[in-house]
Amino acid sequence: MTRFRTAALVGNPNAGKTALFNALTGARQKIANYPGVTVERKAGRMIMPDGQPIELIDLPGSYSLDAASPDEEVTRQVVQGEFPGEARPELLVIVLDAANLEQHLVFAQEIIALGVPTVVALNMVDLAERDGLTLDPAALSDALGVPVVPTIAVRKKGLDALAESMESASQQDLSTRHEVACLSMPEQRLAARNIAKAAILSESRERKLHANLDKVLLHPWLGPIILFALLFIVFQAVFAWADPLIGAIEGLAEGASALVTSSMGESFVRDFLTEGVIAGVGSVVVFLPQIIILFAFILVMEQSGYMARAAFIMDRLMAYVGLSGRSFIPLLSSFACAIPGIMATRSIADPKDRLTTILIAPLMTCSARLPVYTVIIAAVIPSNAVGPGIGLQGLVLFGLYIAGIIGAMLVALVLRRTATKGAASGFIMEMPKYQLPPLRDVLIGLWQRAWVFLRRAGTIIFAATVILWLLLTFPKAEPGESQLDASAAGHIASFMQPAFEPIGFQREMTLALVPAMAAREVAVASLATTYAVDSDDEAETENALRDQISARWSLPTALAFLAWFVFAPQCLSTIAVARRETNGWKWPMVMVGYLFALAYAFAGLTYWAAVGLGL
Ligand SMILES: Nc1nc2c(ncn2[C@@H]2O[C@H](COP(=O)(O)OP(=O)(O)OP(=O)(O)O)[C@@H](O)[C@H]2O)c(=O)[nH]1
Ligand SMILES: [Mg+2]
Repeated sequence: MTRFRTAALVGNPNAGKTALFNALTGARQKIANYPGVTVERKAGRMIMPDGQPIELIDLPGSYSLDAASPDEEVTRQVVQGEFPGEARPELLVIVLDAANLEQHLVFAQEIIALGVPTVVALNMVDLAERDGLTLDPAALSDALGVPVVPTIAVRKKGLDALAESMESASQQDLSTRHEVACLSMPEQRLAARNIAKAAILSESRERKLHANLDKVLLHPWLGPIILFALLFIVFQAVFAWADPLIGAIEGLAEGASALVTSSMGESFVRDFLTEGVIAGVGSVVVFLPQIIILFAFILVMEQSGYMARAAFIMDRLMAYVGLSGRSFIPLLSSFACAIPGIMATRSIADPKDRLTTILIAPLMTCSARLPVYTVIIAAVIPSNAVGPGIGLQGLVLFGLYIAGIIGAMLVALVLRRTATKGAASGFIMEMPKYQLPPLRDVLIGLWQRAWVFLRRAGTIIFAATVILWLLLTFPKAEPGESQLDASAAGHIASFMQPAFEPIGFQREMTLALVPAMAAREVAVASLATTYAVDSDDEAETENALRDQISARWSLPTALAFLAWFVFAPQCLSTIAVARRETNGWKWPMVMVGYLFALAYAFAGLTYWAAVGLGL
């Protein structure tokens, strides 16, 4: 005695509606593990327990009846009987994801309030169980006022019970329904939470802990504060923890230099080893501990499941500048290096979103900038504490990273209104589970980063330093003349100097910018080599670069150099990758142009502001 001829499956995206539809009708509609698979209505024939067929309709997933997208609009029209050429379904089957009851109950309540005979399929109970969640269908049924049947669509479990329940739904007494139509959205959410609570018999401690963690970490304003605080701690640690290790490696380098000096006679080779290899390349290698500490934090955040949450938090903030959370992971990778960052933008579907992300990726402070920042900060910023456990040096480093991020956001804002104009695309992402980061994975990740860094030191940085050392060493100075003035490099620097004089740069700084195009760290190697060649006294050669800078640079000059490196596109490989990923020279040229302009402007502003303040 089937009374119904039509029924429709409704529910949130990814609840398993289509899986259930296929199981009930024998159809083969596409199912997949992400929201938004079904985008139009599909009908099939379902045989009821009494042998009579009914028409079953599979609908696109939806979050509410206030349709936001075209597929949601289809769902709204069908359940409200407004779909052209189709009668309103006589029975609604709400499909709930048992593992995400609270979210799914919001829309379910809205459907129940329509006052149409309704049955609930409590789907994916297998996943809920795996997560340590035991549910009480009877309690849920009491709370909702409609029958609830547990199902596992993909294993065809609970289908008979569901069909029975659909058949007897004709006798449903609609007056026992709880009235929710008049509730506001926050009230509906609260009701959903209470109903979900009542239906949960037991929850494993782990699942509860994870849910509570998310409540705090994804909180609208606590979330961003925690993220910010975490990053702050990271940069404090980069300075505080690495310092002793850097000191130790520096000591080794000085020892090696002294050994070479004392064991070899004065010669070209000896100078090459002390001034080029040890002073130059060595000055970069000492920053290995900092790179490792920075990446230890990043890897732990990734492995623990926190990084996806950070992307979610950032999505809201990035929407203000016309970007989505999708850009977050590429931009985050750019903190290691802009090259993998720019390649990771391939996951961004919207071409304008993607182009914007490519153009701002070099503003994320890559690890190559860390040695430059560190050596200058250590030289000119006192290692005072500005608060309990807060060092001034770490604070300045944090500030430089933030300056890059703010710069990137402002540039994105401008780009999205001009060159890459268009609407921002939405972003929905399933959160991965929390876990203790597996030590092995973290160690492998660290080893890879360390290896990349050391390989750079041994190849590109070494090569650039050797070339520079040769240019600094020849032609040889006449007696009384300084070697820097006489050398080829000195002539190049003097030629460029007028352009950089106005922003407070000294000649050796200007000179350092040239080989630093190969890799930013070379700026450090270049300064170290220049000072080593320039000092006539051997003991001075062995001085740490930090001390040399401290003695030779004024504070405004040092700050200007830092500001330059926040923005300057000093990396040929990044430019090459941008060319490959945008298929042409136009956008890389735009990128290089605006970055150099910003670098020059900010270095100048910083210099003159510092001079004006009497620093
Ligand atoms: N373990 C388990 N997986 C399920 C169950 N039901 C569905 N799935 C899986 O959940 C995912 C989503 O299923 P779909 O049927 O595409 O979900 P949908 O509700 O139609 O999603 P939209 O079409 O996007 O609204 C697929 O990977 C299914 O294999 C279930 O009961 N248990
Ligand atoms: Mg579907």
